[in-house]
Amino acid sequence: MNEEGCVPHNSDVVKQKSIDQRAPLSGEPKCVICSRYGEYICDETNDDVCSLECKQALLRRVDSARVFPATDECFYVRDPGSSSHDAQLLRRKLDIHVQGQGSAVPPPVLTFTSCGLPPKLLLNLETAGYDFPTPIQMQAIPAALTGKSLLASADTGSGKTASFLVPIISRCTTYHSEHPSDQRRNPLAMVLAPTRELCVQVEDQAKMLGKGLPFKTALVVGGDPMSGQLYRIQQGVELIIGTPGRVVDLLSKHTIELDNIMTFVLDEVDCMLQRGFRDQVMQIFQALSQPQVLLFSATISREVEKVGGSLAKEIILVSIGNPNKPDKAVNQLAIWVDAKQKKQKLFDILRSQNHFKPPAVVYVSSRVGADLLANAITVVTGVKALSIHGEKPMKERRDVMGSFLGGEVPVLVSTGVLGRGVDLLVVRQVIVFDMPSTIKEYIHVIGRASRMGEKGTTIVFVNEDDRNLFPDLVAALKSSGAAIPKELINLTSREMHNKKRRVGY
Ligand SMILES: Nc1ncnc2c1ncn2[C@@H]1O[C@H](COP(=O)(O)OP(=O)(O)OP(=O)(O)O)[C@@H](O)[C@H]1O
Repeated sequence: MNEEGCVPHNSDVVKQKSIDQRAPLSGEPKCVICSRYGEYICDETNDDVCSLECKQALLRRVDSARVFPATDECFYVRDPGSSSHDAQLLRRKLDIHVQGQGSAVPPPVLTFTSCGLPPKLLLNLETAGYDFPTPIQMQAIPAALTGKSLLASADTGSGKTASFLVPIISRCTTYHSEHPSDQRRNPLAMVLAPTRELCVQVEDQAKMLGKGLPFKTALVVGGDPMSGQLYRIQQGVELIIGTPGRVVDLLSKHTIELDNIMTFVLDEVDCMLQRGFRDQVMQIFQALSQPQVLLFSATISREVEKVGGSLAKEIILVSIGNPNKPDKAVNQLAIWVDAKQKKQKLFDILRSQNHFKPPAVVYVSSRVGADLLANAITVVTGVKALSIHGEKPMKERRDVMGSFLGGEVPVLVSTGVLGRGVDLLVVRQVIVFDMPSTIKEYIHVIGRASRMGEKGTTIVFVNEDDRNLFPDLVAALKSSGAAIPKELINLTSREMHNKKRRVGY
């Protein structure tokens, strides 16, 4: 095998371009991309290719099919229906893994129409441009429609939100058609998420998908007056979307009928079960009457599996690809920058036509730091920058997001408030100015640079202050094929060596 991963069938030098390759003779293998002589095997797929050019084309095709099945694929891959063998094949092809409840997990679906969804919901999906389900949607939607509880993980930006909203909207519609005389319209589902921005986004998507159906939503987040939120719930809503703190506050001050809640969702579940949120989440959960539990994140640990499992009697685990790894579509460039040089380095990047790819989000670790850095960027480089963090009032946070997403401001400096879940479709570049405290947060943060498998770029500043993360960071960079700064390699191996000595190897 050569460095590029092609295995020559003979000792010839690997052809670079398809055009350099000859036509196949009768009976000879053909390149699966261009049909010239398929001289080499692409070891990642076992398919014949003629050149490095076609190998790259094949890998791109395989990659995009992982995120989103190509239209033509659906003509020859049958919907598995009830055949468990076909379901296994499709799962293997799309890297879908399921665990728990054995054969009781329904097979994945290739189209939204195979899910038995209300026609209006199908129309809304079509209007939203959701022509085919993504792999997580293929498996999670049919599984959640059965009423079973799920713990699901898939890459950042791979469509997890619709994976829980579609079953919720469908089940709420069914509930209303089965209980036509129930006029009370008590909430039937609740979604909790860690930040206001994420709740706003989930609500927007819920409204879009539930349009024209008996499906209303209430947003229960801090920063907006509680009276309006309460009034809306009292008027009758199907879905409450909120941050745990404000929901607890609301429930402790007012009586809200929660007995009808059938589905309880924790988006970004690993964050929601961490200290800080966990007690509030549990308090809310205990006020419900054993609902279906849907838990979603791009990063899930054993601990989360354990705690999540304790919320439901039986839980199905669904994962796509390798959980807890950075999204492959995100190109990571790690640069070693001493703490004192970070600002200057950032200014250099923002001034460089080659390196600055606006709109860009710069992630920092402190609120004051976010304000100061945004100001410094504007003054020193002339590039307009704004900041966003948890201490700003909701109205200002909305305005800042509006200016950034509307293209008026090319740089947004953010703390973790935009680190998870938020779908920043316009963003082309993420700059990690301060490393987050865990590698999981890092995976979420860099995930903002890519949605639905679109290529995105991240620049990551690393230095000795991030020592705790070195081994995990090296693994994350390696798994994505990114270059590792030599300082990071040297210090990581020294660190590992010292650790071994400390434990007496
Ligand atoms: N089936 C689909 N077809 C086309 N676009 C889709 C589909 N499902 C979701 N999307 C779009 O893909 C983008 C990413 O989806 P979403 O925000 O749900 O990702 P996510 O997996 O929740 O990401 P994160 O882990 O970062 O929260 C959104 O813009 C969404 O509208």
